[in-house]
Amino acid sequence: MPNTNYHLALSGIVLAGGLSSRMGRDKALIPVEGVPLLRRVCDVALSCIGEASGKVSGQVYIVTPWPERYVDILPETCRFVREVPLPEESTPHGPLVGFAQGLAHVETDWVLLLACDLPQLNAEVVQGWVKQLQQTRDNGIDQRSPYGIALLPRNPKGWEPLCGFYRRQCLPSLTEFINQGGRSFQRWLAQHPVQELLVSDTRPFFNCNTPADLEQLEIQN
Ligand SMILES: Nc1nc2c(ncn2[C@@H]2O[C@H](COP(=O)(O)OP(=O)(O)OP(=O)(O)O)[C@@H](O)[C@H]2O)c(=O)[nH]1
Ligand SMILES: [Mg+2]
Repeated sequence: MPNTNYHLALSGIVLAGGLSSRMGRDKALIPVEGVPLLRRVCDVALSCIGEASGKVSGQVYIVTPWPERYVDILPETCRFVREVPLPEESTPHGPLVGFAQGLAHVETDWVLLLACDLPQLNAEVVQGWVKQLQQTRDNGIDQRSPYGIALLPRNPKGWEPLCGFYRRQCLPSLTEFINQGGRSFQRWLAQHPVQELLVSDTRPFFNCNTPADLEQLEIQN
């Protein structure tokens, strides 16, 4: 019988180090229904991870070169990872490097990676994904494919890299890819087996990149 009762060790990483150049102002701070986007995403992560979630233990990390911008809008339970430039480069260096710098702090086997610009993400949906991760592991699929590096939703163009689960074990491969100059999630993921996270609704992946996206959101709400 699969054991569905044992503890899941899961951390969260929220990326908030982009330039928001298409939006023209820091997306992380834009209020949606009165709450800054970054805070909304962190609250979703915290609802699945740590004390509030019961059986799932771990930390939620915010990866950004500028923690001081966000310290006042986030709960104290979140931990900041201050991103540093790679040698001979400056920040922002893109989400793949931000993820690698965050992952270096993670102590759990699995991590939930989220972008900060996901206004439609909600706790119920992500808690369902965490259950799927738990079932994958409890059914032994986890052990049978020990080199599967991630459990991610698919979209018509590839994987949804900023909205799913990764194994901490993927850090050496990620570091090597980055050291060779790689900066694309899709290219890195294409080199490894990835399991599909099954989703019934694609709305949670709607990411708010432009003022027009924001307007569309306001019309919907
Ligand atoms: N920590 C970190 N996060 C990043 C970096 N680049 C992008 N991100 C985050 O990755 C997510 C998706 O990025 P985009 O939607 O392209 O956001 P962006 O780079 O701020 O926006 P544009 O400048 O318009 O491309 C967002 O949560 C960004 O904050 C980076 O260099 N470091
Ligand atoms: Mg985006």
